[in-house]
Amino acid sequence: MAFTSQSLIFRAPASLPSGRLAALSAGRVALRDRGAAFPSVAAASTSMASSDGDEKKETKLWGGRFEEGVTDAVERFTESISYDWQLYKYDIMGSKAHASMLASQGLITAGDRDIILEGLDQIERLIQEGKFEWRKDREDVHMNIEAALIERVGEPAKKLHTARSRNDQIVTDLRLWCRDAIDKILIRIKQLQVSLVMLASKYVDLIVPGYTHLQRAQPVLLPHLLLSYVEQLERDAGRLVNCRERVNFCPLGACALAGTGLPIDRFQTAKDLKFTAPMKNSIDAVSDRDFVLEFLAANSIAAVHLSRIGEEWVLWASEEFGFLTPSDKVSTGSSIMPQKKNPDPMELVRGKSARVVGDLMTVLTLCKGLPQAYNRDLQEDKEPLFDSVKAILGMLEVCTEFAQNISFNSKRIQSSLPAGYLDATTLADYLVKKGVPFRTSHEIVGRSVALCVSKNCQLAELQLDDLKAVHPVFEADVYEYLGVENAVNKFISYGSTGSNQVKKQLEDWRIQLGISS
Ligand SMILES: N/C(=N\CCC[C@H](N)C(=O)O)N[C@@H](CC(=O)O)C(=O)O
Repeated sequence: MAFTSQSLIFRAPASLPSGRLAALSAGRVALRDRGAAFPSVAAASTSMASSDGDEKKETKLWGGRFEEGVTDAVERFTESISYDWQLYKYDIMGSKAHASMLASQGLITAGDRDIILEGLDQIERLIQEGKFEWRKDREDVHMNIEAALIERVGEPAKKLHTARSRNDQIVTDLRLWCRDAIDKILIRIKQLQVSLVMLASKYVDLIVPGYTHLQRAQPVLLPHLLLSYVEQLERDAGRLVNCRERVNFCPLGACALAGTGLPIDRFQTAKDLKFTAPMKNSIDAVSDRDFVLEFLAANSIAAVHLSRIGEEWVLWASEEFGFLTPSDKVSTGSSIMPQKKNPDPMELVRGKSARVVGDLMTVLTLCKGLPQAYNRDLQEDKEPLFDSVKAILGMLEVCTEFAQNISFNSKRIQSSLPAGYLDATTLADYLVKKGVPFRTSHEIVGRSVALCVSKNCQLAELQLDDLKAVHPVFEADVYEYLGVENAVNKFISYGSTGSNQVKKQLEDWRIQLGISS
């Protein structure tokens, strides 16, 4: 965010034909900053030129009872425009729905409504073109837009805040913002799922060591491992979909906290803004940020999942594992060690998960001591929310690109498979099939492994006589269970790493995600 100390963009017109559409085309916009990337925010001490040329502080929209203006420090400390300008689209959307409802209810005229709607459209265009100057002395996105509207169209704009407070306005903006943010995240989750399924499809038969405690445990098919990420992402998406359902209720019309004595139609605004329904309790509507918490919690769980993928892939890309190679497109180098190729994107996925979890902690802590109803503390919900969404979108995007730009080193993986007695549990199952109780078979296989350790060989390399010396139950068919290929082929349970199971699940995911064969 670039902050500039600039004089006013909107100058008070000498004679504003208030309430006239003609005022809309007056073009009273002086351009000082055309920076496209970041909107400029005028300094808190911005003053307004009066018609006779004297400089005096602009009266706040809430300034009627005040004799003095706030100090510069208070102005700087309390403003939120430096970040909540990002809500402008939703603020304008809400204002348009509100103005239309006020007109349908006869609280403003159709003419006033049209002037307000046209003025809001113009302001939105100015913002999109980077020509709108955000002013810190106007505190937040709501006051900036309302004050600018009053300057542009005069009296009709002064009616817009009828039966509305910033308390219901901010939370309406926020719910609309969250709804869109969730939709964007859902798209990115699906893109990552598709990339993982495509990656899995390239390695249908590749066996990799499965780990528990980061020690070699049992052999698994690589697609089985990759599909485990896909499943986790599906639940992440499900949590967001559920959260979206609860986000999608409309607080507008709750006003400050108590509703209004004016005959508004909250069902109309809710419908107009594509909410499921208006929120039932006006105090609840402006007080709670549980929808933000739920969203941040869902993001945090997704971020932890992504972090774990990041950790696994960073490990696997190491010389010690050597199981995967990221392409140059997703790797970075060292300023001092010429040989280095670092998997930085995935390290940063792991790293950024910390801020996503931190964002949740911030808002949880923010909310825990608040009495009903609105408290200004709640202004502090926005930065963590924006931060969390930005981080998770970036993490998903980079994981997707990583998945599209890595290759698994089949030869290296295969040559490593004999280590770690990955087939030991399959051998125990063999004995169970021979009628040996599992605890006993565990003991027998344990002794067989000990024999291998003493002979420095694999289970499959033991002679039948050696095995029979451990326990006479072993027969020649034992070799159908030994070795990682045999071991993997023996898995048959639903959801297991058995080839048939994995192939079926891979196919199911391809269909579910719309990936053509
Ligand atoms: N100051 C205030 N709400 C500001 C809400 C917007 C704020 N920038 C935020 O992000 O929470 N509440 C007033 C009502 C109002 O300004 O509409 C009150 O309850 O006294």
